[in-house]
Amino acid sequence: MTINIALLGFGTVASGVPFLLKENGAKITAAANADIKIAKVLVKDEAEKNALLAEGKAYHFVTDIAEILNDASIDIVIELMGRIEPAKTFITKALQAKKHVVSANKDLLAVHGAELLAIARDNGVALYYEAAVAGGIPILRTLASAYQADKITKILAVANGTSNFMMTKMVDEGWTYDEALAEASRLGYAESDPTNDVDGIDAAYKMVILSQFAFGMTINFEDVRHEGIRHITPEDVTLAQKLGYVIKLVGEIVERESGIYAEVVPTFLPKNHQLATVNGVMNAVFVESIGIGEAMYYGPGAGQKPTATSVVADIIALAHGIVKGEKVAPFNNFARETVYAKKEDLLDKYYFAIETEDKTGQLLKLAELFEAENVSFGQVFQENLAENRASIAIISHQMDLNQFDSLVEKISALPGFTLRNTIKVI
Ligand SMILES: NC(=O)C1=CN([C@@H]2O[C@H](COP(=O)(O)OP(=O)(O)OC[C@H]3O[C@@H](n4cnc5c(N)ncnc54)[C@H](OP(=O)(O)O)[C@@H]3O)[C@@H](O)[C@H]2O)C=CC1
Ligand SMILES: N[C@@H](CC=O)C(=O)O
Ligand code: NA
Repeated sequence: MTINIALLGFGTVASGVPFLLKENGAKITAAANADIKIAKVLVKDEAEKNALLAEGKAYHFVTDIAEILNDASIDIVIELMGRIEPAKTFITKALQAKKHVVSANKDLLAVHGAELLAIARDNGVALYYEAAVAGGIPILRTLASAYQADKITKILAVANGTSNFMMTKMVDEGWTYDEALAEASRLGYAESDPTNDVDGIDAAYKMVILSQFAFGMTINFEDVRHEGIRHITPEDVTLAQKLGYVIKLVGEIVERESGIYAEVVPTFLPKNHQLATVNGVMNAVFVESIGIGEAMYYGPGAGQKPTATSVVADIIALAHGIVKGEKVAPFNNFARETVYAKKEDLLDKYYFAIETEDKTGQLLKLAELFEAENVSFGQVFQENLAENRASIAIISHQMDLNQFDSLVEKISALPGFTLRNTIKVI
């Protein structure tokens, strides 16, 4: 039997699909119990089609989605264009045409996933998206199947390859921000608009999807507190190193008694924490659960071949069901009512980087603010800067999110003090 697939878009990830089908064809055919054939490829316009044909890419390129939607021989549509529109419309129409869909589009799935999954269900087809979270790491399938008997209590994740690659190059090799971003784009890691990568938005989308698979709860994207890597300074990095930490952009999802909470923020990780060794384009998802305990899933978070491998794994899983003539199972069955945690249940330590005049009593003023919030200092460092200025770094003991927000507000409003940065400490 032959399963016909159509690719929507032929960029970095999509062009990795033919590579795997060719290089690993026999194994893929055996696994799918069918030959997988790329029947059509949607490109943007005639110019792109002609350029690809001139490069020797011998596919049936089309520029009108109707040629795919109306083609009854196509079983699976693979959306690899990115962004919300027209991807959302194309996926909707493909599902309504009773075609299964594979996508790597976390932006779309995080914001409109529930709607698309309902359309899939109503049309008796499935929507799979392993590549949408942590590129090449088979994490969604693992959470959906291997954790069925377990209860996950916390996830920590380095979930954006681009920003982790950039931080690694800047910290370890002294690259500039612009050099590191340009290389991440050249290597095919960054989104077409890399704002999402560097501002923590891409990782926040991934937290929304992870929360559905790990906790059965759909957190609204707007409820994922997120911050990127732009505000991390060389001083923060140096201080982290002196104190035995490394800084990474870390996503966290926790379930407390009151409910669930997710955020993506720059984080001080102790050097001996497993996530501290996740460098370059590597991602890792560190899972804490009542059964397995601690487990970490590590691998490339972006890049053509790793991501295409996850896409093809989804195609194989769908093909299996199609060949058997069975209804294909949904990607994830775990769903509960979403209940958000209370801020007072969210306890963390924080690093506060503050600048002020180097004179008697300044530290006392900060100590009074902390005391008023009932938060104690863990470690305090002061360095004298030029022009009689001082840089003060405080690592606090645990405080809840209300106390943290209140301290940020109060320090920012303290005359003569500048709150330069705050970073979560694990
Ligand atoms: N790159 C990676 O490592 C990873 C990517 N992903 C996701 O995979 C998806 C694809 O990413 P990637 O391959 O890197 O992106 P690319 O930008 O390399 O590829 C997308 C391609 O789709 C084309 N395209 C856009 N709109 C249309 C349209 N209407 N019709 C036909 N073609 C269109 C684009 O053309 P043009 O450039 O002219 O706009 C481009 O060639 C995204 O959702 C991304 O977030 C997920 C995990 C990892
Ligand atoms: N731009 C993303 C690609 C994978 O999701 C990243 O860098 O992680
Ligand atoms: Na994945």
